[in-house]
Amino acid sequence: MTAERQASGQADGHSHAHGQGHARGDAQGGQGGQAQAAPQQGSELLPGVKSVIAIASGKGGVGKSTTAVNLATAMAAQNVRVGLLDCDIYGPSIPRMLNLSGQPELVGERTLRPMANYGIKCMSIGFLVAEDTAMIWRGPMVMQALEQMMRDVDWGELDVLLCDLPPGTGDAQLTMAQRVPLTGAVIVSTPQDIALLDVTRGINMFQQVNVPIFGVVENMSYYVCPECGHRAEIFHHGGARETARRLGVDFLGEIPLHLDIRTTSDSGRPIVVTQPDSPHAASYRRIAAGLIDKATSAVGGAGRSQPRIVMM
Ligand SMILES: Nc1ncnc2c1ncn2[C@@H]1O[C@H](COP(=O)(O)OP(=O)(O)OP(=O)(O)O)[C@@H](O)[C@H]1O
Repeated sequence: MTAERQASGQADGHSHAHGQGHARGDAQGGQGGQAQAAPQQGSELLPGVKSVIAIASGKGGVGKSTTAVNLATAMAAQNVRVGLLDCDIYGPSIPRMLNLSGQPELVGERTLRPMANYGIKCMSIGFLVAEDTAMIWRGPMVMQALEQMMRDVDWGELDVLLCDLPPGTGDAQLTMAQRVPLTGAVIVSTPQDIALLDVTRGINMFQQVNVPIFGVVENMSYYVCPECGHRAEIFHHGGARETARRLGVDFLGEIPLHLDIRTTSDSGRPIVVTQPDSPHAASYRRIAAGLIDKATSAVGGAGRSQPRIVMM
């Protein structure tokens, strides 16, 4: 099925949409209980970026970074100007997943040019420290690094900046949710009960700082044998959909547990790019299109240039 939607609108290109419309909560997201300063306006930190979407998870290892990378490539393939900010200061994995290495170029005195591959602009602390370096920064340094990766990077004009947050719902994540000028958040979960409990925590965290929940993605939803195509629901398929329904948030889609998703992701060749005709790539594209819709309406689509979405 191919449904094509081209939103009308003029080519303004300078709309600073995020940061408008959400009065952030007063959550004390401080490291070690320190009070945090009020979040900066998005337009100051990311002046050319129309919308900022957090990709988050209540617990580690559920495939959040894999999902972020494949959604970003799906958006880029649909002519959306997209960036990916790796906010996982302690365990940055995005450079490897995007097959990026080396150091970003300095432009001017203190501005870094983002690295880019597959049509995605990317910044990660992983470009600035060796991959096997243990990051032992304390909270305030992490927040400073994060702000620099927004403010001191030449992101240019972007329709969407995806932010891969560190897993979990602790102080650091809460502070990030408050400091990054988010338009909305996506929670990635696997379907088993223990992960779903963390979905609730993740949703609560964003609600505390008044960030709209765009919805939940169920990753590793079911297993498909690459040899025979047999499907097995090893993690209790459908749990995330049910949890989303119970919590009154949207369910964005499901991605199976599949060997090709792991091998392509871990080798820096995202499946959306290398196997665009696979059903998995189609699932990522569908979720990406839904997110673009949500981001566009969250920032007030009227009168803005809007990305061209092709649903496959
Ligand atoms: N749908 C999937 N099918 C198969 N493997 C997957 C899938 N999603 C993720 N993986 C694999 O699972 C592992 C963990 O994925 P990933 O690093 O994206 O998780 P994460 O939630 O970002 O982890 P962290 O908590 O460390 O940030 C990786 O090896 C990745 O390739």
